[in-house]
Amino acid sequence: MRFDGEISIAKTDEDDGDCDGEDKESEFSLIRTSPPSTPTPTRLVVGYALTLKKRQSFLQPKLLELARSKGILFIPIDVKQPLSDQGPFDVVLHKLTGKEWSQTIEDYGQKNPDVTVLDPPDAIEHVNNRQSMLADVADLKLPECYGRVTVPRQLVFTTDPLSIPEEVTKEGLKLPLVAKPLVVDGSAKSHELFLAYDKVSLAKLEPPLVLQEFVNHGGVLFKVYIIGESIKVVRRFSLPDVCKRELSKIAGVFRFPRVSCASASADGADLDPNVSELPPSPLLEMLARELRIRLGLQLFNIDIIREYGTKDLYYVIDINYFPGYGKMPEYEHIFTDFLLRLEQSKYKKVLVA
Ligand SMILES: Nc1ncnc2c1ncn2[C@@H]1O[C@H](COP(=O)(O)OP(=O)(O)OP(=O)(O)O)[C@@H](O)[C@H]1O
Ligand SMILES: O=P(O)(O)O[C@H]1[C@H](OP(=O)(O)O)[C@@H](OP(=O)(O)O)[C@@H](O)[C@@H](O)[C@@H]1OP(=O)(O)O
Ligand SMILES: [Mg+2]
Ligand SMILES: [Mg+2]
Repeated sequence: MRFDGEISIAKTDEDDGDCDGEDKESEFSLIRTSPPSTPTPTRLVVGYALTLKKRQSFLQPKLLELARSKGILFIPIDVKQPLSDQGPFDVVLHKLTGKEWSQTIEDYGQKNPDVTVLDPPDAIEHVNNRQSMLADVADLKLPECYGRVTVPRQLVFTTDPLSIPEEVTKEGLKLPLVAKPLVVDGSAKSHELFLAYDKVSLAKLEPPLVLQEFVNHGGVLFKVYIIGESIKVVRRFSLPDVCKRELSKIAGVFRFPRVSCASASADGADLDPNVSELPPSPLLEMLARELRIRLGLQLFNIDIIREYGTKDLYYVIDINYFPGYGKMPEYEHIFTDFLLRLEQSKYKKVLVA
């Protein structure tokens, strides 16, 4: 794609820089944990099928050790062998791409209704498409006592890029626009985003993509991590606001880096309180609960921004399946508690039946 340059954002020392979505086998290192003095009986066996990048970021020693002390065992799934020959598992945790894997996990779930599959492949596919991912948010009718939650206006383009400028004019989409690949497939390319300042330059973009109105929000984004019924919100740095003057002076489409992905959070930064104030907890709880049910997912996060100059107008701009929990404070406790609750609810079901 021809584009007009890159928007660079200063990197801090704390950035882990590992947001490129690519596996690096050479960097693989064994995760070693020390054996506990008295072995805890196994209560739950969790089979996992994860990319190397995900294994490294998620299966940290602090998670594995805590899990083992609670009787939870993590076992790798060999994707080259039939799933039914492995285990038995109580839970299957997975984040791999491809139709073949989706089919495998779908079949396995149907044949093994007692195994909790986190999460169902069709629900994952739904949020991996940037059009369908926000449709459920747009349909929500949440009470507005704690603020309003909506999504930015967006259009989808699947074919002819030359028709984009005219279509954008016809639909009255306002500049600047964020161009995002339509499908998120875990690749670095699916996270390659552009900011477009003028309509003519939009013809340079490569469909399939969504064009989303950019919402000024003071450069801070709220990442809401969801693990079953638990939620945790962190502040992250985001793209700076675009003022009218800048918009009138600049033309072109500019690629920008994964600005909100770095583990360096904006939590400790000296920020304008109007910008940094977290959204009210009851609002986030309501939103997370509704989306968990509608999306049929237990493991995801939501990126929310608050429109600059408003007190309570929120936009959901992104939803991610099984995000980088390794960057979430206390994730090892929240995740292991979640797994044990799954086991308890299964046990209760058996008692009732
Ligand atoms: N509509 C918007 N208005 C303002 N800023 C936006 C908008 N959409 C995206 N951004 C900015 O671009 C960043 C990346 O966008 P988005 O989260 O949609 O991409 P992604 O590739 O799915 O990222 P992630 O790493 O969270 O999966 C956001 O964190 C935010 O800083
Ligand atoms: O690896 P990280 O810790 O950066 O986690 C990122 C995760 O990558 P991984 O699944 O390969 O781990 C991404 O998944 P894909 O869309 O690329 O599939 C996506 O969910 C990001 O939103 C996560 O960043 P976060 O939202 O938590 O900041
Ligand atoms: Mg995002
Ligand atoms: Mg995303």
